[in-house]
Amino acid sequence: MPSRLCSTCEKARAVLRRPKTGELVCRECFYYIFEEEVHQTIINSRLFKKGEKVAIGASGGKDSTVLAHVIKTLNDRYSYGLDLFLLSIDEGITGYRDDSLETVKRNKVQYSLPLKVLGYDELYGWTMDEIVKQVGTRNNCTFCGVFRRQALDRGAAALEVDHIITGHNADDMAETVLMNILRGDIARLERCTEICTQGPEQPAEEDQGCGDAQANDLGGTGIKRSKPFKYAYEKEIVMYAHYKKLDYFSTECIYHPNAYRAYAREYLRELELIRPSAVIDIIHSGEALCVGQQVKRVKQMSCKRCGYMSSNELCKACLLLEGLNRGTPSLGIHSGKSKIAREARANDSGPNDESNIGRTIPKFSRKNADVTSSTSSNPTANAQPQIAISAE
Ligand SMILES: Nc1ncnc2c1ncn2[C@@H]1O[C@H](COP(=O)(O)OP(=O)(O)OP(=O)(O)O)[C@@H](O)[C@H]1O
Repeated sequence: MPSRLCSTCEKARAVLRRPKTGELVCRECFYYIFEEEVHQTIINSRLFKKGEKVAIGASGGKDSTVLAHVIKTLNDRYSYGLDLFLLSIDEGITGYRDDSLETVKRNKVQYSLPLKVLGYDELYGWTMDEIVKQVGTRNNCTFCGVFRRQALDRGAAALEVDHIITGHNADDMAETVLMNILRGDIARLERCTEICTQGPEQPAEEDQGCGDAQANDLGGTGIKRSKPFKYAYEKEIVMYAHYKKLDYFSTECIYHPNAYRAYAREYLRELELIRPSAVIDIIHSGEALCVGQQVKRVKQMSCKRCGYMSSNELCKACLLLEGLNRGTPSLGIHSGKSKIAREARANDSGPNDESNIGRTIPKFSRKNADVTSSTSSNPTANAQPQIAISAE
């Protein structure tokens, strides 16, 4: 790059071109602009309340590591008054999540934030390694995404936080808009650009894509879930992490390659080559969409089995688990109209029927969680034994 001055401070030498705007900026100005844009997103959408307890969904990857860093910085700079926690879900993917969790453990020390780790094995009685052995790599992302969403809610309940923030970025959101358009999924299209969601969102029947603890997933407890990086470009997040030398884990999930999302991502990359503003344009298009009254909206109810919010009598997590436990995992992937769903509903005795949960009835007692009886009015607490906080 020729030696040019930063277009913002007009003093320092520009060292990078912002992918989002094409501006040439110096390092310090880039950090500041990036952080300020996130701050503006937070202010404009009134994302936080003073004193709020907020869990940062921390995977150890670039997005959530930068999120933790930036939110902590802004919390100090603008006195948001947030009580921040790191919350990690261990899906049980050997050679991937175990390594990335080591990064989160270091982040815990680097950012002086308490960390809670919760595993699929203790919640569901299955690790993703075991699930993939059963279901193969074609639909495994559906299990992972649906279970992660509920696991994050349970972790949040354990930490007694009422707000989870995730590192979903502008590229993720544009991909979701595209996926919903390609599926003709108008009801989800209406909500997928919201910065903050609460309550159930019915997943599509096919693969949700990895890490899709975002707008297309199901389940919920009424816990608020937000994406402060909604307008942050993935390339700028990577630049921020790189120049700031943040400690993050950069390997792709070993089970990821077959996700439908990967095709949307590829398509988006091609669109960006022709039109660099494609990402933000797609998000704005999604935000401006007005869906007609004739489009069927997602219903809200509690899962008959676990008590989590659901758009069907049984939530997707319970259906998937039922399929796994019966040794017929593909049945759980299809909708609530399937035979397994009907049978499961018929056999159910209600939210507190523990025999329904997990292959080996998870008692929330393994690893870092202890069982205490639930007295909370929180729907999560009513659905499952309470997990005592044991921030690592
Ligand atoms: N195992 C996990 N534990 C806690 N939060 C998670 C986990 N996996 C994903 N998340 C949250 O969901 C967000 C999106 O995850 P996804 O895997 O789609 O994205 P990613 O682009 O790889 O994100 P990251 O770079 O943070 O890993 C993450 O930024 C994080 O906030």
